[in-house]
Amino acid sequence: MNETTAASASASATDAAEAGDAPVVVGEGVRKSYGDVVALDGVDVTVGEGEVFGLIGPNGAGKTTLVRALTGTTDAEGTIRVLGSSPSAVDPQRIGLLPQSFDPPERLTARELVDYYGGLYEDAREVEAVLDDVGMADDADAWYETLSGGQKRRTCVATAIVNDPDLLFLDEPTTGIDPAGRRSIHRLVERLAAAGTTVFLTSHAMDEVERLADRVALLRDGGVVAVGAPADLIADHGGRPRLEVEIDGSPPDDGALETASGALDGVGTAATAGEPEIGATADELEIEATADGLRVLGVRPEGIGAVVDALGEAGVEFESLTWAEPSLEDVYLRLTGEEYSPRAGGGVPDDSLDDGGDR
Ligand SMILES: Nc1ncnc2c1ncn2[C@@H]1O[C@H](COP(=O)(O)OP(=O)(O)OP(=O)(O)O)[C@@H](O)[C@H]1O
Repeated sequence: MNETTAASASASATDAAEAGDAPVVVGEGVRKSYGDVVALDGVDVTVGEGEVFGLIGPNGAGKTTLVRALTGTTDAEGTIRVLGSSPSAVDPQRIGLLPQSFDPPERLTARELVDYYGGLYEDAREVEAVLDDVGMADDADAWYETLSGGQKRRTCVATAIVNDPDLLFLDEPTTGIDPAGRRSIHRLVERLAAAGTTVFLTSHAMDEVERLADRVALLRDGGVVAVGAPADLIADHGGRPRLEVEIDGSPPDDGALETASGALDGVGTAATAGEPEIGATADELEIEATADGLRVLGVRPEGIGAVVDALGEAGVEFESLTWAEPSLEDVYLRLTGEEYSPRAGGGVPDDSLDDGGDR
């Protein structure tokens, strides 16, 4: 069985052991239902010391419920150990939690809020240093209610790290934060991880998780469907590098597709020769129709010229070319079933699917 593949995949203790870390978080058979809704259906998860562990999955997959179960903010069946204790017994000083929904008092300034939450711990960091960490030093005197959405989220992140936790849960930390703010949060996570903090991160931003996480678990319908290092997940589930060929904003008919396909017959080896790139294991080019042109799968960067020449010789006139290598987003789309898939026989894909899965 492939390590990152299986319906029964779990973020196992073995994975953590392979990463060389002692488990800081262990969940075994974690189950949680809300009435008839099964939010967690027997989740196994293990996070090693110092790891940045990413949790991804569609809306309603159970991510927040798992964070809540692991932090003891909701009850759940199964075995949960956090820093060697049950969640309710763990020293609060050692844990930081940024919940997905967090509504601190509105009529306190960012500085007062960080100071207030720091006061809940025996030992807290300097308020100014924490504000600086999240990029709020210049806006620290504004009431929380007057801050922008992104500034509010940064202030909330500050309250989660004010106790200098050994284990930090961040449930969608960058939601609503602008690109510069996101980068500052990314750098903060990287600094914390470099200093030995274990980080459990949920996010819908696949680039963020791919960049930050040592390992990633994909949750779907309350169960872990894949777990592994981002690069391993991408190699196993990300698909092949591809060249998107936009043809005058319209899909090709079957005849044009056949012509283009025939033109590529002779360039397969040239375009795909060399060491396999991530996700490019097959040595044949494949072609499929998209809503506005063609997609050629299996193209490595050094093969782009040969493919373009062949399409040109076959009379395919294109508006633009975009080359992309597989990413964690492709893994997500494939394993959640949200991936674009062409009709059998290379027909034109459904627009909505293409929008969701195309890149
Ligand atoms: N307090 C609650 N009462 C009833 N049902 C709930 C409650 N909290 C979560 N659920 C349900 O449990 C399931 C999992 O929800 P959860 O919030 O854990 O998903 P999620 O993966 O975090 O989603 P999102 O990406 O939208 O934040 C959903 O079907 C949700 O409707």
